[in-house]
Amino acid sequence: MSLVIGLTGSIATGKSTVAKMFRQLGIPVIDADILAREVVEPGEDAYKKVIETFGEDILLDDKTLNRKRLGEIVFTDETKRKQLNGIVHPAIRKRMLEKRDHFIREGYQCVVLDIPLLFESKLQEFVDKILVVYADQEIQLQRLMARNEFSEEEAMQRIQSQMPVKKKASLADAVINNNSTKEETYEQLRQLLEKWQILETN
Ligand SMILES: CC(C)(COP(=O)(O)OP(=O)(O)OC[C@H]1O[C@@H](n2cnc3c(N)ncnc32)[C@H](O)[C@@H]1O)[C@@H](O)C(=O)NCCC(=O)NCCS
Ligand SMILES: Nc1ncnc2c1ncn2[C@@H]1O[C@H](COP(=O)(O)OP(=O)(O)OP(=O)(O)O)[C@@H](O)[C@H]1O
Repeated sequence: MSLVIGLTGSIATGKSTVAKMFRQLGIPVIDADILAREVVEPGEDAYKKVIETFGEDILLDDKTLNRKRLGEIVFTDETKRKQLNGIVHPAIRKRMLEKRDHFIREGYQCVVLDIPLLFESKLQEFVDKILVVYADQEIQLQRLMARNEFSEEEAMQRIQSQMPVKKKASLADAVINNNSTKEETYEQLRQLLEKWQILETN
């Protein structure tokens, strides 16, 4: 029996940071953001649909998607964001479930699905336990602005395009508080995985 953990949170609350810790423990992580990039590579069905919907202007000179431009469009216009989600989410979901089943067949005791929009896209049924990485909004905002060099307005638009992380935390099986240092976050993860009997207790 394997345990499938859905790892979620809001933008820049620390999912990738915790995902890296899972990998260091030898636990495979499937990253929805990476799959979201793969499904819009030139030649893919979703790539063609994105161009049909957003026009050739959304391409860079090398014919790949201009992600910065697309981000500016979809994070300021909810209708456009829903259109993009409608194109890419089914393709992401299909690849994610194929990868999940592959790791289960390989005999891994635990598999992690790192999905920013797990609740928004109603993917709860595809995982056994939901782990939310939480950070207070002020810390989230500062980290997002620093990481992406966004203005406060750009960062807030992205934060507000998702369910508030407090609400996600209230719906989770477990919450890791990532307000403090990465070391403290790792300690919370270690204790949780001991509780869930993924790691042996010392
Ligand atoms: C709009 C795009 C091109 C911007 O690309 P960019 O390289 O700037 O951002 P990146 O993909 O690394 O996403 C960064 C973070 O933004 C948030 N985010 C991305 N897409 C969305 C969305 N549709 N709604 C809400 N939040 C989102 C997530 O927290 C994600 O981790 C890209 O985010 C995209 O294709 N989004 C649609 C696919 C999607 O929903 N991905 C996220 C979960 S699968
Ligand atoms: N405990 C921490 N202390 C200091 N900085 C941190 C901590 N956790 C994460 N960060 C930094 O905050 C930023 C956001 O973290 P991370 O990329 O892990 O978030 P995320 O939830 O995966 O974001 P996204 O939804 O965009 O994929 C990164 O630059 C990361 O290095």
